[in-house]
Amino acid sequence: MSLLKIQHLSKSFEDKKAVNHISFTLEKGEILGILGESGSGKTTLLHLIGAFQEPDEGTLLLENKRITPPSQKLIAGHPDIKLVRQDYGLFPNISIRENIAYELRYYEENYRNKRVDKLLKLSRLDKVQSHLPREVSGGEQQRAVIVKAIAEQPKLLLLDEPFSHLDAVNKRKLKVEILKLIKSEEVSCIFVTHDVSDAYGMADYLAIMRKGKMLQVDAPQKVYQHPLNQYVAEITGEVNVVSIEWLARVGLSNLPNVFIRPEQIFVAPESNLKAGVVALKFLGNYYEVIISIGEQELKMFSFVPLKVGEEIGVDIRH
Ligand SMILES: Nc1ncnc2c1ncn2[C@@H]1O[C@H](COP(=O)(O)OP(=O)(O)OP(=O)(O)O)[C@@H](O)[C@H]1O
Repeated sequence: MSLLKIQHLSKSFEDKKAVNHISFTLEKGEILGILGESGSGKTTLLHLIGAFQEPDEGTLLLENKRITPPSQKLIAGHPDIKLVRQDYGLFPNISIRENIAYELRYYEENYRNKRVDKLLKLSRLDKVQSHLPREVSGGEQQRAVIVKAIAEQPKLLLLDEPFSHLDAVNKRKLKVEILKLIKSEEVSCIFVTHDVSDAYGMADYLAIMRKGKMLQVDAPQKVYQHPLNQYVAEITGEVNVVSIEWLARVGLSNLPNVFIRPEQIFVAPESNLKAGVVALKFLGNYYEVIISIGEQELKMFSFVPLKVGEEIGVDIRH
């Protein structure tokens, strides 16, 4: 039995389809990352799943039971689904510990204290538990927000842009921490982002959304290596888009598609495929190199500097 089953879900605002006939399933313990540019319908989709917005059509099942839409109950939301919104914050005048304990206020004190201790330890917030939110780092605040959301052991956690206000270093750390938390608490999770690097290393499955539609859902590696179309290829990473005719002309018809990632191209002095070095950019631990093969320019990466103007042999791996 799937944890979440969504079928033909749609939602329009006036004449605009924010979510357009979306269907997918999520199994227990899985993490789904939804990637899409601003306005693609990601937040609307999360709000529909969490029963905060009313779908126009479609079915939403959590463990085979219908998720009741907000129009049919007093309070919007679902007891087993927690949504962490982009602006979801902490109470500013109580400690991190009290913020987490608040979520468990209706539980017996002994259980509450034990659970808060466990969560603080799991999230490595135990050292700052007596601090006010403004006295801890942005990463710690965000961790506390997520701990609050999983305190009551929801079946499904929905995160709206969980990393958007963190720098690259803190983002990397937070991803590891969240992953640990989610996996050890066995909660399933759907998070949305407009930055593919947020999804890699975190999502078991990656869904690409555009104009309300889900274009492709698969393991991140599969989406990256076999993008359905140019849009998916470009939003999931750097890519050279060539034509089938060009592939045939240079003897590369064996490649699976017309999307060539820069790291597929490598220097091979013995190769018959010759390229001219057009430009070189130093990017820290590697160089970004523009080469031309005939009239086709391609981007590749190199760990050693190449000379602009030199001719090199190259090969392209599958
Ligand atoms: N309450 C609303 N009323 C009218 N239009 C809305 C409403 N909510 C969303 N929309 C529209 O629906 C479309 C999808 O919006 P949504 O916020 O779901 O996209 P998103 O992918 O989450 O964008 P972002 O990354 O900027 O948050 C947008 O065109 C938006 O303007």
